[in-house]
Amino acid sequence: MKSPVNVAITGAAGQIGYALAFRVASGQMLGPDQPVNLHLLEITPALGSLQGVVMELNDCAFPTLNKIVATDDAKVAFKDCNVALLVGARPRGPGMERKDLLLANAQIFSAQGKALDAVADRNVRVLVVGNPANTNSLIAQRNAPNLNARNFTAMVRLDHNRALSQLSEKTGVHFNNIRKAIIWGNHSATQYPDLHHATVDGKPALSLVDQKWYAETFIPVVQQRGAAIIKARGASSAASAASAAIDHVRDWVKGTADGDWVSMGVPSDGSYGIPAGVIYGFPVTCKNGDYQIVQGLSVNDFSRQRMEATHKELLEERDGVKELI
Ligand SMILES: NC(=O)c1ccc[n+]([C@@H]2O[C@H](COP(=O)([O-])OP(=O)(O)OC[C@H]3O[C@@H](n4cnc5c(N)ncnc54)[C@H](O)[C@@H]3O)[C@@H](O)[C@H]2O)c1
Ligand SMILES: O=C(O)C[C@H](O)C(=O)O
Repeated sequence: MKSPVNVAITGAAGQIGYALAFRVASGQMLGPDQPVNLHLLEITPALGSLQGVVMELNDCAFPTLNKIVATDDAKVAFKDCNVALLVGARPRGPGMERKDLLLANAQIFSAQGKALDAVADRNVRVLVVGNPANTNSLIAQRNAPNLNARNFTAMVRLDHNRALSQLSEKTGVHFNNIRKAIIWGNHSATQYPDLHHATVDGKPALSLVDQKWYAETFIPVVQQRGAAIIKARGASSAASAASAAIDHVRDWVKGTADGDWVSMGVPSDGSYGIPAGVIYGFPVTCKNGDYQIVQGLSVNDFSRQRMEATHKELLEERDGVKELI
């Protein structure tokens, strides 16, 4: 039997947390042969509700769930954690942009970066889901100077999956046969969903759809999907966000499929002219528990303009939280 992996989930009694905890506990993230200890963090007033989540988790009798720690103390939740899923933060409501959450949520990520730095496993893999995810990830990273900076990532996988879903609907081809979509940049309305390298049943995606649909329907629909869900549900996406978080960490730890890549928000190494350090959505492949940014892709003027626009927004967000990083 493998020894358990410690997985911390913040905001565990919230919408996403409630979907995520059960999927992690049941082995859908790290595999059916990998026991997990769940470390669940909530704010003090939500501890009662968190206790209900713990009761339900126990009642599932998952073979892969070894132990649960439920706490309102970040240093207890992050103690020796190997994977940290930073979900706990305020979601936006109708009419807000994700960056409107910046000041409301930034303090959470500076405090949690410090707590991770103090007590987490030195190779902890961090996924920030709480919005604005890229900038919150940067804040956590900058507050954790003793951890591996590469391991601070942000979630653009939901956008990636949304791109697959839109292209599948348009072409009538199942997502399983669509490869190499890319989400560049910020998890926001400036993200750039790029189909120039994508294939559908082995054919170039852009040879199957017209440019007008790509530029005027596909791109804005993917960029605005979060707002469309808030409008339809009256609450921000939760099960699909939890599912994307599972996909992100599973692929990072267990590897991406041959001949494909996924999109992850990761610290730039200067690839594609994006200055080093910015946490930016890139196409990546994963192997042996590590990720690599896919190199050598051609970038035309259409793409370059959009990649720069989303980078510019990230710089503006960073300027807004200067004192925390
Ligand atoms: N990156 C993405 O693709 C993506 C997708 C969907 C939602 N989100 C974001 O995820 C975040 C959570 O969304 P939700 O719908 O689960 O919200 P929610 O309000 O249902 O749950 C958030 C939970 O976090 C808890 N919380 C607040 N501050 C905390 C702290 N300091 N420590 C621990 N827990 C804390 C709250 O008590 C609450 O239970 C939001 O910021 C939302 O915008 C991101
Ligand atoms: O859009 C939001 O505010 C929630 C989330 O980031 C999403 O993309 O669904």
